Amino acid sequence: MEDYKYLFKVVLIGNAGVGKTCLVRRFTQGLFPPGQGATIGVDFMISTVEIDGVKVKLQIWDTAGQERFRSITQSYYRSANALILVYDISCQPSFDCLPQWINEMDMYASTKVITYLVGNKSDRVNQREIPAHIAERFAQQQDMRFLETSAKEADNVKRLFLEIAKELTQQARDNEICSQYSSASDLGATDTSPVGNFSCCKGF
Ligand SMILES: Nc1nc2c(ncn2[C@@H]2O[C@H](COP(=O)(O)OP(=O)(O)OP(=O)(O)O)[C@@H](O)[C@H]2O)c(=O)[nH]1
Repeated sequence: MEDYKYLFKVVLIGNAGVGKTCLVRRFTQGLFPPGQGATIGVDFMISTVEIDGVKVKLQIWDTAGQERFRSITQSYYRSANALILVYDISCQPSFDCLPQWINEMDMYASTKVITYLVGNKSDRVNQREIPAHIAERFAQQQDMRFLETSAKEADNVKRLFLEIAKELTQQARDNEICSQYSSASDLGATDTSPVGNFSCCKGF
C-alpha cells in the first residue's frame, strides 16, 4: 500500500499556451520540455511531497485551454481541492479572459476550493504586458492568492505547489481535529467543521 496520509486534487486552468503543461512538467519531472504540444482534453500527473513530516500526494490535472475542450474540462472542477488559474504575463488577451475563467470556477467548482492566480512566463521581462501590481490587485479583489512563475527558469514553481499542499494539509488537519472534538464533546453539529470537501483524503 502506498504510504501517504492525504491525497489532494489540484486542477490547472487558463487560456491555451499560457504554460500549464510546462508548469506541471517542471514541478513533477524537473523539466522544461521543448516543443510542447497543446493538451488534448485533460492529462494528469502525480507528485508526493512531505509537509511537516507528513506525506501528501498531489494529483495534478492539466486541462486543455482550447475552447473546444471546455465541456470536458469543466467536469474536473467540482472535485478539485485547489484550482490554479494561469495567464501569461506577456499576453494581454490571456489576462483579459480571466473574468470568463472565474465565472466558470463560480459555476462548477466547490465553494471550499482554494484558488491561485498565476502569472506565468515571468522570465519574459522585455515582453511583459501585465504589470505584477495590476494582477495582484485583481487577485485580491477575487479573493485569490497570487504568484508569478516561470516554468522555463523554474522560478516559484515549487513554491506554488508546496504552498497549496501546505494549506490543504492544514485545512485537513483542522478538519480532523474538529471532527474528533465534535464527536468527543457530543456537540452533535456537523457544521463545527471549517472544511467539508475532503472526501478524497485518506483517513477521513
Ligand atoms: N518563456 C517561457 N515560455 C514558456 C513558459 N512556460 C511555457 N512556455 C512556452 O509556452 C508554450 C505553451 O506552453 P504549454 O505548457 O503547452 O501551454 P498550455 O497552457 O499547457 O497550453 P494548452 O495545452 O494548449 O492549454 C510552449 O511553447 C512553452 O515552451 C515560461 O515559463 N517561459
